[in-house]
Amino acid sequence: MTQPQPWDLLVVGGGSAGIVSAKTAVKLGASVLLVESHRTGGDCLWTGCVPSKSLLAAAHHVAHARRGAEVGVHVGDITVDFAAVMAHVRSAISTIEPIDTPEALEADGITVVSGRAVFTSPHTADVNGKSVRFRQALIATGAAPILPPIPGLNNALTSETVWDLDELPARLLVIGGGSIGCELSQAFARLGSDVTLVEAGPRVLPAESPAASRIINDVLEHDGVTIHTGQSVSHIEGTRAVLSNDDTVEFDQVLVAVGRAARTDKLGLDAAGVRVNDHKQVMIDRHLRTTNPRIWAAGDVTPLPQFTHTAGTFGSLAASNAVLGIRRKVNTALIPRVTFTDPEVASVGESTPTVNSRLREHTVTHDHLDRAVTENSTRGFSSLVFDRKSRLVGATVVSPRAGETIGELTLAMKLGLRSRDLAGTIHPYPTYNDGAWNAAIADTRDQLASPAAKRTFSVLTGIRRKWLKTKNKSV
Ligand SMILES: Cc1cc2nc3c(=O)[nH]c(=O)nc-3n(C[C@H](O)[C@H](O)[C@H](O)COP(=O)(O)OP(=O)(O)OC[C@H]3O[C@@H](n4cnc5c(N)ncnc54)[C@H](O)[C@@H]3O)c2cc1C
Ligand SMILES: NC(=O)c1ccc[n+]([C@@H]2O[C@H](COP(=O)([O-])OP(=O)(O)OC[C@H]3O[C@@H](n4cnc5c(N)ncnc54)[C@H](O)[C@@H]3O)[C@@H](O)[C@H]2O)c1
Repeated sequence: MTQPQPWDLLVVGGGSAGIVSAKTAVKLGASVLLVESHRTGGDCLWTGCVPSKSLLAAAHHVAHARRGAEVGVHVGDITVDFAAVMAHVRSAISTIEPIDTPEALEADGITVVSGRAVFTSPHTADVNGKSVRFRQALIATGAAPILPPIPGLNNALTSETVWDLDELPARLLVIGGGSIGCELSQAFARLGSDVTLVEAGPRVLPAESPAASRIINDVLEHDGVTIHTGQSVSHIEGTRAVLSNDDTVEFDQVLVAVGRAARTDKLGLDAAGVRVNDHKQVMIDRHLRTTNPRIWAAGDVTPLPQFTHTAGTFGSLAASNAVLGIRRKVNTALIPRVTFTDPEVASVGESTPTVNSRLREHTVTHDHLDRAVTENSTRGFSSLVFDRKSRLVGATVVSPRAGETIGELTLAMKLGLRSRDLAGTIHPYPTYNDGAWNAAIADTRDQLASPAAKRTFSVLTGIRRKWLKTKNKSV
């Protein structure tokens, strides 16, 4: 860590944002010190995306085995070996981990130090009792689960501790019906827990369109989850939760998933001249610069959407702005998101337009989407939103693997493609992507049926008719 010159970039936090930013900066020729207080890889690898998707994969196997009977395949009794499921979760983590180890990062030219970084001035930080000078720094300390102040809430599981379970809870109470609440409710219900989900908002997945929420609500109930929306837990007495409408829920374990708060405490941000907002998130401008012009921030510690792909992409953007002195801006209109329930809910940009909006929406429900019919998975839809110039400005897809479809639609938005560009692109048959393709075709047909287009076609047809008549006479 000894360095006569200040570090070109000090990266605080070795999760998705910190690792990608350090890799970008070092490739640009900067000297980079990355300080991580716990373990490199961050939440995504250890307690977030990787374990949750691995648990869901096991849970979806159970559901598919059960549903086999619908297509004539009868599977006998299904038993879940929860210890083996958790071994699969740990095995996925250890397979992915090697790319994020300190050794792998050092091999890339990054200096990695294990310890807590605390800013001591606008251009220095304390790391393990040593003062570190930096020309630029990047804050990437992530976020931690919020514990709501519910009287009697003790020993609650969170997304940080649920992975330590070695026994499947018989009765699981999940507080919060956002991405974590829905994904883990479905996973535990399918694995055999009796799950009750309490969501304070009027519907589960409140950030998604009402149609998407409705499907996920129904699917979760079909999986056996009891859902209370518009309710919160007012207090807990032992293993009994009392809801705001006085209903009671008996449970063995409670999992809290009501959002995640930025890790900005005890980071010396005042000394560094870095301001935080009312939610204690690091305030940033469109270039990801904080209120200290030599300090940048990316990932869950900022007010931007909390995803691994945003942490990585914006970490890289912030690092290149810091190291090269360029002014790349974040584009928040182009952030796709996926909730990995079965079916998946994937969306980007604008959702359902309001009545007076200048946007229009085309929705194809999957009850007649051939791939969905062949797989008996018709509960879903593809919905595209277009502006007045027919450019794609938003999409929501609910289907198996909807997350794969949303990448294409995000690229189409980024390139400013119109419905006819999408409609005119041959898509392989039969795929779930046909849903979005058919929505674009429907929009293009509507445009062709407009009075102006009809007039143009009628003129062209008339000219063609006359030309053919003349040609036939001359033959
Ligand atoms: C259950 C769950 C499922 C998720 N699923 C998905 C998903 O499917 N797709 C998706 O895109 N996102 C998902 N997310 C979100 C995703 O995990 C986060 O958005 C992402 O990990 C944020 O990365 P980060 O680098 O900002 O923070 P983190 O990964 O949290 O990294 C921050 C690091 O900083 C370290 N640190 C903190 N303070 C200090 C300090 N003072 N000094 C040094 N180091 C410090 C921490 O130890 C940590 O390693 C999920 C999250 C959860 C909880
Ligand atoms: N698939 C993914 O990409 C994925 C998966 C999991 C998590 N994440 C990220 O992690 C973040 C945090 O996830 P999360 O699910 O904890 O947060 P969230 O913000 O997505 O959802 C929290 C939910 O809890 C509800 N809520 C808040 N207080 C409540 C209370 N007292 N009682 C009952 N309900 C309450 C909210 O209305 C909201 O619906 C997400 O915003 C997302 O960015 C992403």
